[in-house]
Amino acid sequence: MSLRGFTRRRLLGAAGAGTALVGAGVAGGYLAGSAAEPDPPAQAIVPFRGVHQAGIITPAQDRLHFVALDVTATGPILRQAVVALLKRWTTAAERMTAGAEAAPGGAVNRNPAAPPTDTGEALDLPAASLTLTFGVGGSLLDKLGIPRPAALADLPPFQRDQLDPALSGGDLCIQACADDPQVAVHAVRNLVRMGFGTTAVRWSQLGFGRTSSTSTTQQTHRNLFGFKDGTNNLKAEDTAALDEHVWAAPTDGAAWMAGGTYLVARRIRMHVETWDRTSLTEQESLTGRTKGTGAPMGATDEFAPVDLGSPLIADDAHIRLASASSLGGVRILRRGYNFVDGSDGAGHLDAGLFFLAFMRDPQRQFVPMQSALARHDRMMEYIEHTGSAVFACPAGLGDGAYWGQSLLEA
Ligand SMILES: C=CC1=C(C)c2cc3[nH]c(cc4nc(cc5[nH]c(cc1n2)c(C)c5CCC(=O)O)C(CCC(=O)O)=C4C)c(C)c3C=C
Ligand SMILES: [Fe+2]
Repeated sequence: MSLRGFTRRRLLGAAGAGTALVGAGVAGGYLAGSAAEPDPPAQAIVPFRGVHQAGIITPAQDRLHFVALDVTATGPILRQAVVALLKRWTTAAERMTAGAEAAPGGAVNRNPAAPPTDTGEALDLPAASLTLTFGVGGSLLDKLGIPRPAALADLPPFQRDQLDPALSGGDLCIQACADDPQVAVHAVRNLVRMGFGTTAVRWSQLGFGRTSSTSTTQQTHRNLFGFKDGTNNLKAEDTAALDEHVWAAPTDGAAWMAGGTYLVARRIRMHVETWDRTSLTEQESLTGRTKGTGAPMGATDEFAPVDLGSPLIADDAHIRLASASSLGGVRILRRGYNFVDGSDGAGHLDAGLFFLAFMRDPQRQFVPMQSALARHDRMMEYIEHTGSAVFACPAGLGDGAYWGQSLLEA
């Protein structure tokens, strides 16, 4: 069976081809059938090309593998090497998101005397809603001698930051999201492999249990503090709000970013052992929402409007400080994941939230929000920001275009 000319890794089941969601209505995402959305079928395919990159307003999948890379090529061949790699990556990414192997021939059907062109661990697995989202760090623009858009300036230091340079920054990033962890890991591994000689992995992060819903068709999942996370998020269906807060406009200053967005990634360690010794009253008070239903304090319904006039929502509650009304109308699209990276050798889990958020201008949106949280949020007693990066994610690709083309052929 073929899709856009690719041989699929696995034949679809009886419902397969009919549920392949190519070309569905939500740009960069699949169209859910009803309000009470069942889990997406494992075979679901999210279109790779579109107005916006997939993996931003696509209904958040369950698993993440995120990688930040540095470009190791230097000198006069730098630009040419980057263009060549981005073309190869685009071809492979489009194939893998359609459920095909990274390259023709793949794991077993090529010259047995040569290394296979696909690493093989996703053989037999369906596409699982895989999306691959690509971003460029300000450091790469510096290396290429291209001026950074103001929105891509480095973030300022925030109070209580404990950033590890080995978990921060990067010239390029790839966000792989899927409903099967092995599909996401396979995609990143194959792209990393193709980059040998031009790029090297700087840091990477696995995530599970999406902590944000990005569509009204999705239920809200819970973070590792046990609270529903993503209730008051921007949603794919609110296109006017996305235009205002997420998508860069041609008039924003960098023509090559029109229709794109900026990604802020923060690795946030959560001190779950301390949290687990904290009373429910305190947990709810500092969040500003109840733990059971996720309703704002004083309400019973998760989606009840937040009454910031209510004394039940403390001055230092997380949702008050992060709210649009406290920040002059600023909003962001959150798309983060839980993580547990083993333990720290001192009897504590190295667990937390890999915070990912898309926005039109991090300087105008993330900076004031994080400044307020870092200074006043009572939740800061339980968390620590250990990694940080910002990437420019250009618009989606038309037929034949490659990742980064709007930047490199401007
Ligand atoms: C700078 C932006 C934000 C960081 C960093 C952040 C970290 C963080 N958040 C939670 C848990 C919850 N956050 C919730 C809401 C919420 N958080 C942010 C921003 C950041 N959070 C915003 C903009 C909002 C929405 C505010 C509003 O207008 O209501 C919630 C409530 C549920 C929800 O609406 O999503 C929880 C719970 C953790 C644990 C965390 C760091 C580890
Ligand atoms: Fe939050």
